[in-house]
Amino acid sequence: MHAIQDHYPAEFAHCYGCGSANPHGLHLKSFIEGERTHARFTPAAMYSGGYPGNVYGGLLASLLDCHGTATAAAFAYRAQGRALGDGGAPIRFVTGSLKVDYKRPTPLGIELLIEGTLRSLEGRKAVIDLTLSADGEVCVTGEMLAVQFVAKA
Ligand SMILES: CCCCCCCCCCCC(=O)SCCNC(=O)CCNC(=O)[C@H](O)C(C)(C)COP(=O)(O)OP(=O)(O)OC[C@H]1O[C@@H](n2cnc3c(N)ncnc32)[C@H](O)[C@@H]1OP(=O)(O)O
Repeated sequence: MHAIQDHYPAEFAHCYGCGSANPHGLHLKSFIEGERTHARFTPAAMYSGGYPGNVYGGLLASLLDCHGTATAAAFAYRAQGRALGDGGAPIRFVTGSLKVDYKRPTPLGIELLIEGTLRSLEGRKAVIDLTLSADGEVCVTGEMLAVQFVAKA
């Protein structure tokens, strides 16, 4: 199964968080299933936060960042009745704003589940609700305004 990011054009595949062409990146892969999107990521020990055994908050924000824009793109394709990677003009979103709430420490060394749902899609703006869970417990929530990218002439 192809991830949403697998359909990004090659020239935009350099994102640190999810670009397949960035050898130093996180290579996050997001999938759409029904009314939600999901991605999984297991942070290595190098992503330690300020106290032992927990994940660095900046990494967690990065995971929400990339998963949120992928979620926005996937739902925008759906709203237009299009399939991801259909060969037409790509629909891509960038982050306009991202609010992150850290609800509890996120443990290192286990697989994290990042999920997204579409709250609204109006014009170029998509509002995405995000959660990041470890072992079934929500550790982080996020709210993103993603803005559809339009190439300037
Ligand atoms: C091909 C790429 C592939 C991209 C491939 C995807 C790679 C994965 C991306 C990973 C996620 C990232 O890290 S993305 C990187 C981090 N983000 C960025 O660098 C984005 C930097 N900002 C920008 O480029 C710009 O500000 C934009 C594109 C967000 C918006 O600029 P614009 O295109 O001139 O549009 P603008 O008229 O200003 O805004 C459109 C509408 O959104 C609203 N809006 C804009 N920003 C905000 C905001 N922060 N908070 C509230 N509302 C906002 C405006 O009020 C307006 O509403 P209304 O008047 O219409 O109601």
